[in-house]
Amino acid sequence: MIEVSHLRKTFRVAKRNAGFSQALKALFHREYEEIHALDGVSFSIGEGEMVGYIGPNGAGKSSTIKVLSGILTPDSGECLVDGQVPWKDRVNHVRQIGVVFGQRSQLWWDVPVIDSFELLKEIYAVPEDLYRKNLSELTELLSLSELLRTPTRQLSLGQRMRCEMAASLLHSPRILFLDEPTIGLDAVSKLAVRDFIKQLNREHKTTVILTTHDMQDIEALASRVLLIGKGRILLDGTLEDIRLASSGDGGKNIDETLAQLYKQYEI
Ligand SMILES: Nc1ncnc2c1ncn2[C@@H]1O[C@H](COP(=O)(O)OP(=O)(O)OP(=O)(O)O)[C@@H](O)[C@H]1O
Repeated sequence: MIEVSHLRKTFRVAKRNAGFSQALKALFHREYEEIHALDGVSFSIGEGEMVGYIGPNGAGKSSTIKVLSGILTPDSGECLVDGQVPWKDRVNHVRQIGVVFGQRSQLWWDVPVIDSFELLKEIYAVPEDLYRKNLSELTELLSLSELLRTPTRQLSLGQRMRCEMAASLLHSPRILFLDEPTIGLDAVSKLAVRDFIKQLNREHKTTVILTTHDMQDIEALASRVLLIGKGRILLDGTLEDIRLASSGDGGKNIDETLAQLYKQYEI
């Protein structure tokens, strides 16, 4: 379903030193540095799998999700998602995928949620009967009925995240990319989002890739984990493999295990 091989993406960013004189100097002589966000990433994911994509800040997780969803074009490497190259076949590609970025909204800020849903229906050209069916199923599963008439800006983070989930699924995508979907949520909202993702995967066989720093998300959802650091895949296995790879793991909780592993890999 998803085949990624040797993906590379380098960003060239201007170096900035502190201070007025340095800023003035930079006006005439700008220095750049290269950041290897993706440094040869390869993996494959089968239909219906639920995979956790983890790694420290700046490891390359969001960059990978952006490439997979067609937002970012890599410098080199190959990527096929459901037989299509994301950044080339964008129109067909977006019909197959749903994307939720926990830190960004796909809903229009000032209009009621239902208006955003209607707009997405038009954008994705979702047939009316499919839209009605999905809307009623998602409204029920995510308890949205009280929220649909509310403008997005008036929603709490937890309420908005449930609406974001629904928005990403109105067109019945076969693959769902979730970038930190539980960030900032309270315990009840986190459980609701996790339960929903589990049910979606179980009943619709939706393939899910989930990036998160919350290891309870991973424990609850992902039977397989990909660990990325400094733009490279360092481990592909189960949570148990993560524990085994972390040296001296006796009695550590999962966050301590992971911190130890990051130290071992120097990432
Ligand atoms: N548009 C950009 N321009 C310059 N550098 C970028 C850009 N996007 C990402 N980077 C850099 O690429 C590296 C990987 O970033 P990315 O957002 O993929 O990491 P991440 O694993 O998602 O991190 P986090 O857990 O903090 O969200 C970082 O060093 C980041 O600063």
